[in-house]
Amino acid sequence: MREEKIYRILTINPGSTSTKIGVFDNDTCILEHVVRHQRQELVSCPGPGVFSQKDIRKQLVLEALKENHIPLETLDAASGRAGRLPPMESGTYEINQDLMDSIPDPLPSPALLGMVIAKEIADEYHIPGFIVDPATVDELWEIARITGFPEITKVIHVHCLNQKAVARRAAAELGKGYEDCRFVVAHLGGGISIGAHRYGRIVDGVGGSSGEEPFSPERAGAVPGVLFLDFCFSGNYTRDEIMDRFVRSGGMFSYLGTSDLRETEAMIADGDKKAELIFEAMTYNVAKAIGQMYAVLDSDVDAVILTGGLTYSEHFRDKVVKRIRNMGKVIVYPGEFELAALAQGALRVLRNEEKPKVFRKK
Ligand SMILES: Nc1ncnc2c1ncn2[C@@H]1O[C@H](COP(=O)(O)OP(=O)(O)O)[C@@H](O)[C@H]1O
Ligand SMILES: CCCC(=O)OP(=O)(O)O
Repeated sequence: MREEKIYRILTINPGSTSTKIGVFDNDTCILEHVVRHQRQELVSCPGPGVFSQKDIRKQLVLEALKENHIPLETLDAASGRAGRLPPMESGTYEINQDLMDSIPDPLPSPALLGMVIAKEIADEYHIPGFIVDPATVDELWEIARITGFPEITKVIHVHCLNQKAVARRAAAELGKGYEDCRFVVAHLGGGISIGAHRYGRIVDGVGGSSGEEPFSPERAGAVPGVLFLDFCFSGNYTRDEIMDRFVRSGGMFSYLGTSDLRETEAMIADGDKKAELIFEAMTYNVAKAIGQMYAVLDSDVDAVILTGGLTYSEHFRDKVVKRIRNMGKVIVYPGEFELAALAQGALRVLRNEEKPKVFRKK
């Protein structure tokens, strides 16, 4: 019998409040390491944008490998999360120069640093670097692109990697294929996104600091447009300052001074009424956005799936579930499955089960 080749894959997932690092031998996770950042540590990196957080986060990746006695020379590939790129198809992409040249400047949110760190390590150790299902996987149907402002066409920006990973998992648990299911998926983390998954495609969605989504632990999300116009033109704020509210200093943080839901829960336990209101408002807005995507799917879904770090909180998920309970089955997967999904996407390519997609800049 021929022995199965073991591929060792490094996975890197920079989130808004955390850096998550994984190492997989084929499907088996041999290291999972989560760093929850002190907000001050990240905010002190020079802006505008978050590109300057790259070195801190890369150092954490290298230290995690060293502390766990995993030599970089043993890696067969590096797979990093990708955020705000141009629209593209779902799949695994080998990181090429066209992808690197598409990094926005300033870089608004940290997800893309996964790609950058993976590329640097891949180049140094002469191994392939991959991204899988970036946040801008575009499967929107035409009707979703129309905004009412002909000059502004909607683009998608959701936690596609985790949303598709949990949707596939839920489909398997329901004994069906992802391509046969209709799901609303709510990724509820430091950033929030809600997607309408229709037979294997995310046909509509709000999220990921696009300014359409419910406010999150540190992102402003949807604000009334006309009132916002006055805010923008007040002369009191620069564009970068306003953008910052959408990506790292808005939402729950701007009301309570913390983006850590556990701290908010502690404030509520101490009788803080403002914290209670903001917590309630966050769950209310999440439920409202789930309702939008439920309507997108003709009020006919196999399940509503809740996932992300916020769903570790029983109090948080109970409040959301209470409002959506008549929509049918609700499945909760606390945390996220991004590291495993990054590894599996790379593994399919390394095993020649799938050809890597090639991104070309237009
Ligand atoms: N056990 C927990 N209970 C309550 N909230 C939690 C728990 N673990 C994480 N969180 C909250 O989840 C949010 C981060 O979610 P996560 O999905 O890790 O986001 P990101 O990847 O953007 O950093 C933070 O507000 C954090 O406080
Ligand atoms: C929507 C995906 C990009 C993003 O904003 O991710 P985080 O919320 O993890 O920062």
